[in-house]
Amino acid sequence: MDITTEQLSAGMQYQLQIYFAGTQNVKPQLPVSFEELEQKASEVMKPEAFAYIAGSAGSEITTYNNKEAFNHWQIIPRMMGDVSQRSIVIELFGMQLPTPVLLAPVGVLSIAHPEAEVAVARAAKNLRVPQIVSTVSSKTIEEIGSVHGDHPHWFQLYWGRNNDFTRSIINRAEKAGYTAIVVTLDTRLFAWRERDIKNAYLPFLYNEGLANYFTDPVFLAEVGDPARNKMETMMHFANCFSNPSSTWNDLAVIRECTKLPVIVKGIQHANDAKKSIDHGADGIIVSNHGGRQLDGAIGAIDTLAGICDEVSDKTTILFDSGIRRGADVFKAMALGAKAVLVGRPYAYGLALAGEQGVKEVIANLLADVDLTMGLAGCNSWKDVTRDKLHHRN
Ligand SMILES: Cc1cc2nc3c(=O)[nH]c(=O)nc-3n(C[C@H](O)[C@H](O)[C@H](O)COP(=O)(O)O)c2cc1C
Ligand SMILES: O=C(O)C(=O)c1ccccc1
Repeated sequence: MDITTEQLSAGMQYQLQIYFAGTQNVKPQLPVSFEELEQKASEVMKPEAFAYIAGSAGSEITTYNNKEAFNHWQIIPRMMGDVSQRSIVIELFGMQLPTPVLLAPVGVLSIAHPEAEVAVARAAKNLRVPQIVSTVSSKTIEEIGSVHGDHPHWFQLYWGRNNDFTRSIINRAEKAGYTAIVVTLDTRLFAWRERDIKNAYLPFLYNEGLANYFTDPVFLAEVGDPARNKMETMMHFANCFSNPSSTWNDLAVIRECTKLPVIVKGIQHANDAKKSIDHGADGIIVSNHGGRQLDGAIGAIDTLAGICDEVSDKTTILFDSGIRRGADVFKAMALGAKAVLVGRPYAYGLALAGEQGVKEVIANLLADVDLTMGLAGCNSWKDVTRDKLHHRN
């Protein structure tokens, strides 16, 4: 049933559509709340795969802090403005996008669903939401890129010691139509993740997430047949994956390989944001990797305001880590983000119902974003300003 009666708000139309679709069994009924979605995913996934996705570093307090920190910021709604003509469109790197949401790079998605990033790409294209594809994707960047065609898709680089591999994979991403390079800085050391240690589970030891390495001419020229000597292959992977000795000056290597916008991911301090700009980055993603890297860290949203105060006039700032609902998106945008990324929610949608599951999870979030904007008394992101928030000490 398609309800388009003009008198109904978009939110009401959406709710009615979901209600009628649900009663007619038209689409899978995934839980609407993140907490129930996560619970349901835990019931259907292989335990070690679920633990990998849900888990975080150490005591997992950073992930707790990510969630809790959103409560430090409270929305102050305004009444009786005309909010019937709302728009959640944004402009990002010269591109008009219908919503402020992007799909965060999440590697090894075949542990959630056999169609992995390809199913995510179909859902993203359908929703007109950009996908950021990880270096450790389960499908090749070419296969995923071909689903997108002209629809925006960005490539996330894991940047190791092997500059020839870095140049090769960026070159492949450019050829496959990716329009920005996201360089993740917070994973130069792979974190202490207790659930995975307990399960003795690291996906790449089972060849999950190595599709791009095993199809890369530089990697293959160095390794030969990846199946020949597993230990040697893993050492080459580790060398291409990370480099804990790299410093800001090394960003020049990436800056020199591409004319695409370079966006650094994992910034938590204003001085690091400034360094990124000084070393040629076109944008930053304020993020703590969803709490998966440093245990005991500050909730990511609590670092956003200070970073925006220092550099929002000099660069484009995106945010992730803990976005679950419309109010979270509103708060990040009010603090100064130009867009947000979502990670685990769509991975659970994928695990539960493939492409359709990703679509449903993100469509729900977007409906919630639109309603939150209207209920707060705003018509567009220009109205979503710091003074709409109260900071609770
Ligand atoms: C299973 C999993 C795999 C991830 N893989 C990557 C990755 O390959 N590259 C990357 O930059 N970030 C990766 N991330 C981090 C996300 O991009 C993002 O920062 C994080 O999930 C955001 O937090 P959220 O899950 O609370 O939304 C991964 C996150 C998860 C949960
Ligand atoms: O698990 C992660 O957070 C992540 O970024 C990653 C890194 C290497 C392989 C798979 C995922």
